[in-house]
Amino acid sequence: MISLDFLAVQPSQEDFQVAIDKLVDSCVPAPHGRGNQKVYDDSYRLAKELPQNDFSLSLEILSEAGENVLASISELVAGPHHFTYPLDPNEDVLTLQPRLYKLNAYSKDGFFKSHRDTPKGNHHVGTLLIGLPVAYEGGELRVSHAGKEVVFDWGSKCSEGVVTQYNDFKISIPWAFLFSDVEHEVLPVLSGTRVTIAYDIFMFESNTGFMFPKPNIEASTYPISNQIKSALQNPDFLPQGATLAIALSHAYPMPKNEMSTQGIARSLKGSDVILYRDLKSLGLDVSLEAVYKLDPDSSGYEEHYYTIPRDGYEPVLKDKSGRWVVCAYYTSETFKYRDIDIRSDSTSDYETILEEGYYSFENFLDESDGEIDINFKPEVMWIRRPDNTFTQAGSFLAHSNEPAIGYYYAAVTFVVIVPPYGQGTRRYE
Ligand SMILES: O=C(O)CCC(=O)C(=O)O
Ligand SMILES: [Fe+2]
Repeated sequence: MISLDFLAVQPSQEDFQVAIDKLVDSCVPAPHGRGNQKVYDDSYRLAKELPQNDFSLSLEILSEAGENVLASISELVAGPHHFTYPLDPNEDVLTLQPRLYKLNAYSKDGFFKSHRDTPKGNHHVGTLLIGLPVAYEGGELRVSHAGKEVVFDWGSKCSEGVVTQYNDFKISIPWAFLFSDVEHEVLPVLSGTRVTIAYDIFMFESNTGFMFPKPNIEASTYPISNQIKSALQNPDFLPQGATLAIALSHAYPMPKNEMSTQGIARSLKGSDVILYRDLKSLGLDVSLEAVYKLDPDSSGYEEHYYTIPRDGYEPVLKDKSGRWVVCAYYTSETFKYRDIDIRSDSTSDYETILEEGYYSFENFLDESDGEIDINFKPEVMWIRRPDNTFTQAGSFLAHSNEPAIGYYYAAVTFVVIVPPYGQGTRRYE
């Protein structure tokens, strides 16, 4: 058992380096997950690690970081239940719990190629990485999600004086929190040693752990909700009302044989929380539904549902591209479903999905001489499709940080009922 107590006694920079070297000597080669296998492949990950049982570290490093790391994370992950303030004393309180996971050490040339961390259950929200305040070159943490990329260069930040500050007791410990579906990689270390401590962050309904403060993210900074708000006020927008589907922007881990989205409502991440709160505040009826990708290559009806638990659930909406089904949580003995076609709605930028029996859209157009029958009512309008979250679901199985353990990512969509203009929340007088 290695102790990291040297972190708390403000050693000189030389002593600090000696302690780090000793630490790295105690580490073992680090594996990663490929499918459900644990593999050692130094073309994918060249690093060493200490499993959490082999070292000791108090939680204090989290507050040593100069700011309350958990408080910052909680602002990102706070679920919709937090939005009633003051909290209902009868309601369970949501809390964050960090669990020490492991220590990662990368010597010169060490790296970890792009991957996502394996979800560890419904309550797992992500990984907290804390860097030891030691200078090194290279070894940047590159994080990408939804087409955006952030690079954390902790090694040079430390070279610029964090370590010196450390000796003046002004320690600043770099950290990053990654939602569990976020892709990340560690670029090769050019010199020195990069050491990180990883915590798994869980969210529970309980009164222990770290309680959420009120999130301070401004709803109006989130563009999609502004668009919906002005659209609702426009009498030309869906005058007869419609059902909108807006895919969440993050993927969420779900147990393989369960499809309840209830847990997800309580663990919405970042911008998804804002959108949920906003849709609710517009007085709209919002539910969360799981979306599954169909395998376009499988022939045979049932085989399409390769990710869908077969028993007790029925997909109720499917789009014509054959790529997605939206599943509602309800059971039925008979397995009945509707094919739904897509066309581009020329009067708006949104794609409209039309119900159209068992015809493909092409067949339908042929038979109707290219005219769209106005009796076909829009069934679901996709405001945002779940492409991005599915891409993530796909590669998660191939490369992750641990073998898969019975959880996978599914895309989830908000299903929003928009009433006809002049009714319900769209009555303005
Ligand atoms: O050391 C790091 O910064 C990243 C480690 C990591 O991604 C992992 O252990 O899954
Ligand atoms: Fe990772």
